Amino acid sequence: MVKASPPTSASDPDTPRSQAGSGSTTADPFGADAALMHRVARAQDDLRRWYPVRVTAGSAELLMLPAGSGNPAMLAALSDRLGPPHPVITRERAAVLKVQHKGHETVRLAPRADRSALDLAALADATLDLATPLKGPFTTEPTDADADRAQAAALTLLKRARLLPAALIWPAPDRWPDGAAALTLVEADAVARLAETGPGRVHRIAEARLPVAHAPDSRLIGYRPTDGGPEHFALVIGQPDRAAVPLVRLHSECFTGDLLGSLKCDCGDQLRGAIQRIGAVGWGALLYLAQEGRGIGLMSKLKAYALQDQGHDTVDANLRLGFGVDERLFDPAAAMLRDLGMERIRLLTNNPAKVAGLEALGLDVVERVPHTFATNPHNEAYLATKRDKTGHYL
Ligand SMILES: Nc1nc2c(ncn2[C@@H]2O[C@H](COP(=O)(O)OP(=O)(O)OP(=O)(O)O)[C@@H](O)[C@H]2O)c(=O)[nH]1
Ligand SMILES: [Zn+2]
Repeated sequence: MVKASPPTSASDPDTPRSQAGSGSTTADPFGADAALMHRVARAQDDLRRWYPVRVTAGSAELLMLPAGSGNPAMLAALSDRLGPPHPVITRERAAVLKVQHKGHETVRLAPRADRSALDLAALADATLDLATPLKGPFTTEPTDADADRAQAAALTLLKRARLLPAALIWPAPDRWPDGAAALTLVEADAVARLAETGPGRVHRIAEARLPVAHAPDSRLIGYRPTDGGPEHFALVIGQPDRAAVPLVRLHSECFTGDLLGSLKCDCGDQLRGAIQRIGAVGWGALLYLAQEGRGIGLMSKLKAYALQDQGHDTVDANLRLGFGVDERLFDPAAAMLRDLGMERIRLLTNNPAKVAGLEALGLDVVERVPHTFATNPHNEAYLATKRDKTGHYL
């Protein structure tokens, strides 16, 4: 059986078996820092239910709702009391809407009383672009540094909650509506700090032997990020071999390809192919990372697929929705590899960004091992886009 690095904490079954990543203990578990983080997590949960939250940064304060049509009664109530909302979008979405802006991370549009709820939803959701021709021209509103930080935090919260990165905000209302005092209030700095350091701190929670096809001598190890984010798994294959550098695959979850057998991508082949190859060499790991849709989440990936049905490629579809081309972080993978004692690896990938991302976090990728499979008529364009736009070796 594979022996990974020994647990660093007590063997009480309810406690995490080990921690990986830096600074995973806080001086005071009930201190101010913990309370700030708790509010960020609560805010994400509120936003997923289309419930408003408040964000502060220095002298700026805003009330926000996710853009979209999930809670029309709340949008109407807030608009009644505070006037029409100011939409805040990413600079990627601003480029699609042809909004002139100063290159800030977020762009705030001026409120307009004649925008319907559907118009507001269409500002965020590119799948509505054809059905709802966008009613520009759009006027931007100037923002100071504090407002920029608050807006950036608002969109970071939405991305962390796996929602589209567009918000309807009401900046610093003179009179908060009744009930606003009870809303979750988060500080922009806490959001930024959690987004930066949270995903790279993981606890090893559970592990067991898991014989799989082509690699019967395997163990599945489960990790939970300390920020409460989605859980990642490592399938450790074979026996540690001091003479060999482990063969590793970082696989980002793909529900459509891994489970449904979608022909639009190469994920299913890559997943099973990686297990087979690592099994054949006898020592390595497959990390199964909860980073669906290159980190935008399955719902947004489905929207990206709808845009691809309209003729956009995989890169443009992400940008049209307001996301970056690739929203994944390599921090959880690096923390898991460290925990597994795999700091020098051979990496199965065609993606130069994966090699660079792991090396930037201090891992030693001694070799990139190509990982290509036969194409089919449905994924040829997708793979060509990876080669031409994201620099994949294909
Ligand atoms: N947003 C988006 N994600 C996609 C699309 N097609 C596949 N994905 C996701 O892309 C990820 C696949 O990543 P990987 O298999 O790691 O591929 P890669 O980054 O190209 O790198 P290698 O396969 O290692 O060369 C999975 O999370 C898929 O869900 C798409 O059209 N849009
Ligand atoms: Zn896929």
